[in-house]
Amino acid sequence: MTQTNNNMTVNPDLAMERAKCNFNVLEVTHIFDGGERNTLQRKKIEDVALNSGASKDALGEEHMSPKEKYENAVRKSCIYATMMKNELAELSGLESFGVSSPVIRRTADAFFKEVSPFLLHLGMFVPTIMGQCTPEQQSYWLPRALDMQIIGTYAQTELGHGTFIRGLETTATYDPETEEFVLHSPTLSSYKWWAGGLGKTVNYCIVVAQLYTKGECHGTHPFIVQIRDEDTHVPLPGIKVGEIGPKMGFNTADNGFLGFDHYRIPREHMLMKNAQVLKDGTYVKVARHGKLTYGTMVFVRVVLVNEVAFNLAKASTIAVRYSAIRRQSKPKPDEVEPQILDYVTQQHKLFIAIATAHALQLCSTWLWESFSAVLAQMKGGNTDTLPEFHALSSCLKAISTSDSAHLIEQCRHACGGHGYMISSGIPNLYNFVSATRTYEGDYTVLLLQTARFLVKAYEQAEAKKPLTPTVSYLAHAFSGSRATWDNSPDGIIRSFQALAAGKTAVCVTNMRKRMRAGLSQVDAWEMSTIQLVAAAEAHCRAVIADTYRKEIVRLTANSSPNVKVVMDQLTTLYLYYWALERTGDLLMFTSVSQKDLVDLQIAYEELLLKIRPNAVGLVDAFDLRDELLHSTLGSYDGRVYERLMEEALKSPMNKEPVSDAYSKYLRPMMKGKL
Ligand SMILES: CCCCC/C=C\C/C=C\C/C=C\CC/C=C/C(=O)SCCNC(=O)CCNC(=O)[C@H](O)C(C)(C)COP(=O)(O)OP(=O)(O)OC[C@H]1O[C@@H](n2cnc3c(N)ncnc32)[C@H](O)[C@@H]1OP(=O)(O)O
Ligand SMILES: Cc1cc2nc3c(=O)[nH]c(=O)nc-3n(C[C@H](O)[C@H](O)[C@H](O)COP(=O)(O)OP(=O)(O)OC[C@H]3O[C@@H](n4cnc5c(N)ncnc54)[C@H](O)[C@@H]3O)c2cc1C
Repeated sequence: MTQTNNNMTVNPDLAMERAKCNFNVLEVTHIFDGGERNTLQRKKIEDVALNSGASKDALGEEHMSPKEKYENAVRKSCIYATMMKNELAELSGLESFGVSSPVIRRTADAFFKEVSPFLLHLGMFVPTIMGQCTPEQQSYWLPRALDMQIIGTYAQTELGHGTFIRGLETTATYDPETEEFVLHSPTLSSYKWWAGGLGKTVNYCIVVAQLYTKGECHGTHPFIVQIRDEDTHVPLPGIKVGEIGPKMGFNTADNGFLGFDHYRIPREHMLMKNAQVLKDGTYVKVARHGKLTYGTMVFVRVVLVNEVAFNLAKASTIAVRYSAIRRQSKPKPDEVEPQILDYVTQQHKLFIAIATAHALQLCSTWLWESFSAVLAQMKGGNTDTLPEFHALSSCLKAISTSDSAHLIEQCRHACGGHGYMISSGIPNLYNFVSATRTYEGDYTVLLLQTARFLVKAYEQAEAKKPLTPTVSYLAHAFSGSRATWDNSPDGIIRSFQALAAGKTAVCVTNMRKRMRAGLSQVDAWEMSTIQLVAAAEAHCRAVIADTYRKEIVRLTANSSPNVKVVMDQLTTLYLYYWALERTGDLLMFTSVSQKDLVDLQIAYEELLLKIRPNAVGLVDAFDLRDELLHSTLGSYDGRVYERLMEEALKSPMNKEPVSDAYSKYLRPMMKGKL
């Protein structure tokens, strides 16, 4: 039975959940958005972009052929890009439309069940022009790129190398006679591979290549390269370009390959903010830090933390709303079947997903602010804070993407069989987010970057030298005693820091032992990498826990009492959950006892029950319009079974009463005539 609410027919279980929520949902929405003003602005943007219905497809994307899907995605990308240039530019209050605005990015998701072929244009091509060009280069390229007169991508990865950038093989050799660079792909493994939009959409790209001048190699540098005619879109002579084929997700992103046959570009097309090649071929290094050409990757790593928090919010909204309307089993024979949300194991699967979406959202804002501060310092020529920021953004990217992918899959498990339907929305979310764990720096590789920093910081702490803020806790690593366990939020955070410090100490000790036993530094490091990854993970969890807790305390200082309570419950749940996931480590590095852990488990289970009545309110507070969710299971009205049937009836397989396969194959086989 359904009931009507604000002109909408709402499933009665969902209506009941909303009636029993005891906090002001809008207040939490404001916290999640970063303030009431941001919520209002977001809603305005969503209204303009989505109310016209331009984001809708006549036929579901999932029923289209790959070619139709791609063309449809280009069609909608063009509609959305035009909206961004016109209506949305002013509303979003951005100087340059779209770039780095999470709201614009989120709203775009209503248009695409997978991704836009323009994602790399806005996500990496434009940011590279902004971050790697001289002012003169910027004034030429940026207006054309922002106005979408040219469309670009970021082609760094090759068939043979993605992680090891220094191992890239594409060459850019300077010819002073003509003042040009000659781009060349000397081997099959040097072909560019993966760049989004490269297959069919873009006419320009940033190419990362080994720079040679005066017979010397100066390492990888970025170049802006035209690959297709600006009018006909035909690939230019010397360019071999195409699409790489079907993938687990990203199937509307036309990821491509690209090879060069002695292809010439003007000298000015090298992006020269950090290094220059003069007309006579002299190489001049401008930047004070050798890794500034990796800047666009750092930017995207920062953006991704926000991106995956948003996608996890979507998955948890779908799974919690569905769990409120779904009834299953009869533990008490005289009572009706309970909502599956009443099962404690279901709460254990889902509430951590909500809490993690909050934790990552708040960390992403904090990370973005730290990034802005680092950029401001670098503008003044000071790169001192870059190593710490690289370590921080690397581990946050790794852990946020990995945790989100895992929890989105857990949300699918929580939805049983129906979660496996494409129309539930969860498979597309998983396929998108699981890729984020790999691209822009693989999980293990980035955690090992953070571990390098941790080991150095540990050695500084050992030598009683000053430490940077995110690793200041390492100063307590030398007290000689195990950290005292205490189950208050601050106590648990201190324990997480003790775990990170303890694991780093174990790594350093083992590496030193191995080196004393005759291993080289490189081999001793390699043998310790399982533990180094674990140390970096522990460090990141301590950072997330500390930031989440501090930010919630700060942001709820003036909130109503019930909002304070529910936000406190969620942060505590996050801390208990991770403490219980790491009991072995806690026993190794803190004074926690078996009894303490048994008590903590009970406290965790009681906390789940306290959060239970507010679960639907908490996901409603993410304020995700149905157009963004693309889900039969997660829509606001909870008409799950009706929507599942409506979607099934749209399947082209249901257009004819008898499939052609019957007369072609089934009948002959069944009649023994095959
Ligand atoms: C509408 C608006 C839209 C907005 C956008 C919205 C959303 C965005 C969402 C999605 C984006 C869209 C799609 C993205 C699709 C994917 C794109 C890509 O994947 S692009 C390719 C990305 N590739 C990588 O990330 C490669 C990973 N590899 C590396 O980063 C490096 O090779 C690696 C592993 C760091 C090693 O580099 P290497 O040069 O070999 O260095 P070393 O290991 O020797 O280290 C030397 C020292 O340098 C330090 N270092 C390394 N990197 C950095 C850095 N980035 N910054 C500062 N410092 C760095 C390193 O720590 C060493 O320091 P010490 O010697 O220890 O002091
Ligand atoms: C959907 C998608 C979109 C992409 N878009 C783009 C794009 O637009 N532009 C672009 O340039 N690239 C793009 N990429 C490529 C992406 O950046 C790389 O795939 C990624 O950086 C990983 O590199 P790899 O593929 O070389 O993996 P590999 O480095 O080969 O990794 C394979 C395995 O080896 C391990 N490994 C590698 N090195 C080490 C090490 N030093 N220590 C320990 N373990 C190691 C990794 O942990 C991993 O388990 C995209 C990739 C995907 C999946």
